[in-house]
Amino acid sequence: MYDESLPVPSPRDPTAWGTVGDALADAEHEAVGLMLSQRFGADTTWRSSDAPHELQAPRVHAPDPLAHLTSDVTEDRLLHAVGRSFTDMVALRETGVRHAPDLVARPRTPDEVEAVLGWCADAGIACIPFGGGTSVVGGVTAGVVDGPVVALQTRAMDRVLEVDTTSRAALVQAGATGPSLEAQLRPHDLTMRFFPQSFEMSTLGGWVATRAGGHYATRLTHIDDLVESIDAVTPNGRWSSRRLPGSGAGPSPDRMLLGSEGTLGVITSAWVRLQDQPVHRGGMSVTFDDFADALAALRPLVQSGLDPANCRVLDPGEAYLNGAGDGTRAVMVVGAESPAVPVDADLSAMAELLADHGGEVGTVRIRGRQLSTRDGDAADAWKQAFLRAPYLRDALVDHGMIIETFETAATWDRLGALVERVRAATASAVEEVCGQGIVTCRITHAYPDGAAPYFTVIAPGRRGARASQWAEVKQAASEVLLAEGGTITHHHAVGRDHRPWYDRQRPDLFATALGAVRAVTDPAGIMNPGVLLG
Ligand SMILES: Cc1cc2nc3c(=O)[nH]c(=O)nc-3n(C[C@H](O)[C@H](O)[C@H](O)COP(=O)(O)OP(=O)(O)OC[C@H]3O[C@@H](n4cnc5c(N)ncnc54)[C@H](O)[C@@H]3O)c2cc1C
Repeated sequence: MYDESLPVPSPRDPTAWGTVGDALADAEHEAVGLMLSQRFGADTTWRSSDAPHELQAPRVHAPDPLAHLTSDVTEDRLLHAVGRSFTDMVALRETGVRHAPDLVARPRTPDEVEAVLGWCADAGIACIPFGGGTSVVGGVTAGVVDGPVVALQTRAMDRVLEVDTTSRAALVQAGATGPSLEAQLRPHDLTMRFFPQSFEMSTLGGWVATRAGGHYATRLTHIDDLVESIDAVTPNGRWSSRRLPGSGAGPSPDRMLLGSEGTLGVITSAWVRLQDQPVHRGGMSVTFDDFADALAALRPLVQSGLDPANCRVLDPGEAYLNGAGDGTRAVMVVGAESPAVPVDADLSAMAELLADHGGEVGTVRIRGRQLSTRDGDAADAWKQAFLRAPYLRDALVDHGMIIETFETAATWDRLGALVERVRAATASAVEEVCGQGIVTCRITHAYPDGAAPYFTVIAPGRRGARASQWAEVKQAASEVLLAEGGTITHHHAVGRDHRPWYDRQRPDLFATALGAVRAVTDPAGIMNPGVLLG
């Protein structure tokens, strides 16, 4: 687990999640295997962590002036070959990786970024901007690109360059990971308060490029809300916007880069909005007979103006998997926090509202003080499980499981039907493709006009066939999700994996306009080919 005293997590296993020391211990690993074989009655004891990687030899060499910024070391290239989707993990830990970037470039300044992009454009080499490499949608996959590839790794630019305590904003370089940037803000008693589950490894540039969503389910959920201005280097020059708290001056240059997924240029830094560290905190867990009841209570809560700081709803299966329930009831985890005023009254009002809508209110905690008690503390259990989940996922991959998530968002009028139809279609595909498995759902983000359901699939896979098995399940789920009026992604981005559905979701004229912008910023078409466009 992330240690706050570490500025940058290290060392990293190129084929696993996070830091080596935080991987599951052997005994935990065995216990997971036993639990899986009991649950699924399948042979889940085989280990898959000795994948035969045979990387193609580098096809290009950097010119002398850039040689000191580039690496063709095999482990380095492997670390930059794929992201961290389930399919990537299977390649890294079972079937092996064949195609990696020919070179990894580590520019330290915008000038050096410009030099790398200039060389790539002149030589016709594709460039994939690479932050933490935690993409779960094929956003950094080198093997699908024709011809030579340079992965442009941004982690050498990881400083908080300036803090404006008056406006409460900071200029942060794109390669700063979550722990690194929060550690640099802490002396100022300020926080960005943006905690995606991949916080430990992902970077500010990656968050901006993918329009990432944080752990907080309400208020400022997306990185979009936290960006004041952006600096980027494109193959055709610099793109720097003006720092403003808001502006009505035409279409926003920042909005164009938010979600650009490395296709327009390399984001090198951004001014981001900060907040005071919260002093007053509280939380509670509330249980409901079933998920539909919990959703019916969530809507009035987020439309009430009570403004919870967090609010996640777990279906019974999800609650059980995360140690927040016994698998018979749905659980809502609600948080309140403020840097200035006590949250007791707000929490009490929220508890009353949820009880009026059929919720059974459990433990209510105010800054560690317990106001009322019931068995256990689902909120704490859920948070711990949330942070530990990526490490656990590696163990499930090793034990031969298919383990993957997908997410969407929809307005309240269609949300209930969407959840049930997507769940049913996914469960039926899982049964057909894998014979058995479980499909769970939680609500990760909630808005006055809708919410974001997030599905998890766990099923025993067939040795050597898990990637194609998952592709079949994902295809079935995505078709229903789009037909039911959802988005193909609420915060995981488009990458290469979501292209078939993204292309149908966006207006055709918008796709043409985006292509025209790209033709200006990147005339040679070298930036992350196959993502969003082309
Ligand atoms: C276990 C796990 C948990 C996750 N949890 C969340 C979550 O809670 N919320 C969420 O939103 N996502 C989550 N993700 C997905 C992923 O972490 C996000 O998409 C994240 O924003 C990617 O950041 P990164 O630095 O790792 O970017 P990368 O994976 O390196 O790159 C992602 C995309 O952005 C581009 N890019 C990266 N840096 C730059 C740059 N400086 N300039 C231009 N383009 C750039 C890349 O080319 C690529 O297209 C999770 C992933 C995993 C594996």
